[in-house]
Amino acid sequence: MHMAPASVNLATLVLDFDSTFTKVEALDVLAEQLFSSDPARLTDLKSIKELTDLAMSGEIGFGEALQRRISILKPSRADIEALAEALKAQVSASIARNRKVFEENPGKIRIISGGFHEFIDPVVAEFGIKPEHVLANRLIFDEAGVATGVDQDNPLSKDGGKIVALRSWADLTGAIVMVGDGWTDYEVFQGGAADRFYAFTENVSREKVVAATTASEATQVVASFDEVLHNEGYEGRYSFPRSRMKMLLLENVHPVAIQHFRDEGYDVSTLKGALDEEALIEAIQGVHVLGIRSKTNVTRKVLDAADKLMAIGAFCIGTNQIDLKAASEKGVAVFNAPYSNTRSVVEMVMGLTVILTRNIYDKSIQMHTGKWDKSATGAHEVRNKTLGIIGYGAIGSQLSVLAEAFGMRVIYYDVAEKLTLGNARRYRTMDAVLAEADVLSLHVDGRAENKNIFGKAQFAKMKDGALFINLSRGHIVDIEALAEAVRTKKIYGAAVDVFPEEPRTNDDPFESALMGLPNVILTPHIGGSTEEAQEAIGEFASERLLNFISRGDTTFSVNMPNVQLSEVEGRHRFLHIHQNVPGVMAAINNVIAKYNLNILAQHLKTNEQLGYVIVDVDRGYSREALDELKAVTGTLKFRSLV
Ligand SMILES: NC(=O)C1=CN([C@@H]2O[C@H](COP(=O)(O)OP(=O)(O)OC[C@H]3O[C@@H](n4cnc5c(N)ncnc54)[C@H](O)[C@@H]3O)[C@@H](O)[C@H]2O)C=CC1
Ligand SMILES: O=C(O)CCC(=O)C(=O)O
Repeated sequence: MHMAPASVNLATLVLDFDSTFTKVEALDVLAEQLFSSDPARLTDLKSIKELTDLAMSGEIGFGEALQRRISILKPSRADIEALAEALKAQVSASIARNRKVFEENPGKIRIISGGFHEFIDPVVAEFGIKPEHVLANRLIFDEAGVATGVDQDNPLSKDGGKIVALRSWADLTGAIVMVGDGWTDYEVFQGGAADRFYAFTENVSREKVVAATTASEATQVVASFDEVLHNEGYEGRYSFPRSRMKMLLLENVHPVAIQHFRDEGYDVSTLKGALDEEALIEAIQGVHVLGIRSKTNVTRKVLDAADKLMAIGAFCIGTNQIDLKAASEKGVAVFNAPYSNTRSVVEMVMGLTVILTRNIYDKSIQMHTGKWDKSATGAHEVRNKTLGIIGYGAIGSQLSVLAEAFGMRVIYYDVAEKLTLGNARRYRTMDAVLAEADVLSLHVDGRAENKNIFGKAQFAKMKDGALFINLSRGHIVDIEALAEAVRTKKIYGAAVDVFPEEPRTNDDPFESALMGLPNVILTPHIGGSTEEAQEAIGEFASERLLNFISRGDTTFSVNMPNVQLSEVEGRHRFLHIHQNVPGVMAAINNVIAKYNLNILAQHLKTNEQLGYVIVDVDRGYSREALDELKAVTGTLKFRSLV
């Protein structure tokens, strides 16, 4: 689509008021104010809304609808004042966040409305719009100060009025751009009074208007005012409109995250299940942020196909499903939620430990078939038993604390140096732990080197009749070897939550060699699946992603150098992600010096693969400077934030 290039000669933006400048239809709000607490007037309330809708979608004449609504409403001057106050709190989100643009461009953004000066003027005055830059109707009041009608001499009181009224502004130079949600706004463009038209759908999307809009080259549907400013070359709140940034969230990510992204104006789409490689390659086109959980594999091929991808959010702990090396090579930042479901996993392991030690699962199955088998044989307390933990990270160490509270003795093995909690004991080899553990629980991460670290040889080294628990990753354990160990009674019971092959959605089938074995509890990867954990993950991961997108903050990123950044206020910020090779920083600084950019703050942080430079500059810079920064050898991603 064409739209105007950035230029010194900015177009005049003419905004509709109801459902565009404000989120609401003013006369509907007035009707609520006057009638909603009076049961006798509820029909009138409904009539007002119906008349508004019919007029806005072009079903009945605008003039007729206006006159009819005023004769039902009959507001007093005080009612109108109260309405104006209410409307001040209902300014559309994307208009409100671009207040500065109004202040910086006096007279360039104006209002045209079939509503009334009496309540529009005070609302838009807060954005520096003068009454002479508002074209609207005027109410006629009787002696008692009650509005009885509409000034019929005003063209806006009649059908097609906006076209006539707009021509009364003799001081306009350059292009005229109409922005609005309603049919009368589209008519301004259709009638030739505006050069371009934006159908504004942030608050309401009207079918007839959207359909007409998509039919012309000079018109466009926009979900926010940011898009209008961006297209028309105005310097808005965002260097790239948020409503054009696509977020794709898979695997039933918690609604709280979806809500946060939508509240910030991003274009969010969701899918319940995971996608296979081929489907993901297709779905990821045009996506800026991808949200997944444990079942979506983000392979190098997927990353190669991702044309716009800036960040991936793993709404879980594990990130082994993402090719982190490939993501880094492309400058794609990856985030996870490292602690939000830790406790849920640990509580489940404790529960499973008790259930397995008492053989409760099999007893329950028997009861469901009518078999009463009251006996203590093979049932034990967990107190004084030894819990062996392999992988003493966030989950393993938290488990160690809870297990000790149950009276268990804890021993562990970890490849890395760890802070030992309570009375737990660190062992130098996994074999040493296997030799003593009554219950063995795996909590290593899913790195590729951990594939099948637990197999026939390891089961052979365990105590006879020990219990085995895996809530880490499926590929860590050789499932056939575990099944055999259970069958031979080497292992007295097992709880397995994760599998080498897991169904992508709840509708796909599950199969495993462990099915039907005694005292074996199988669960569908639900270690972290509590409402508390999912909500906490949604909160945490969405915040990390939003902070990265809006300000470049990489705190807690699993592949980017971690840099904590404040909001971008009153300055521009350049974010430059590059290969960690010599000379990049010098090249960046050469460009900065060449264009005489005034640096307010600068950070550089590197890791093995990547360098991340953040430069805050004051307002003035040219497009050429940005192009040269982008062209620095080794650049993986570059973007500027307002
Ligand atoms: N079942 C479920 O729903 C859930 C499963 N998980 C899985 O649990 C894993 C562990 O989570 P956290 O404790 O938060 O991770 P973490 O990264 O804090 O801890 C993992 C620990 O394992 C150690 N480790 C890695 N390989 C090892 C090996 N071969 N031998 C001994 N130690 C080794 C690491 O040094 C680290 O201390 C996650 O990576 C994830 O795969 C996490 C949450 C929910
Ligand atoms: O619940 C999920 O989607 C995955 C949980 C998990 O395995 C993790 O957090 O690593």
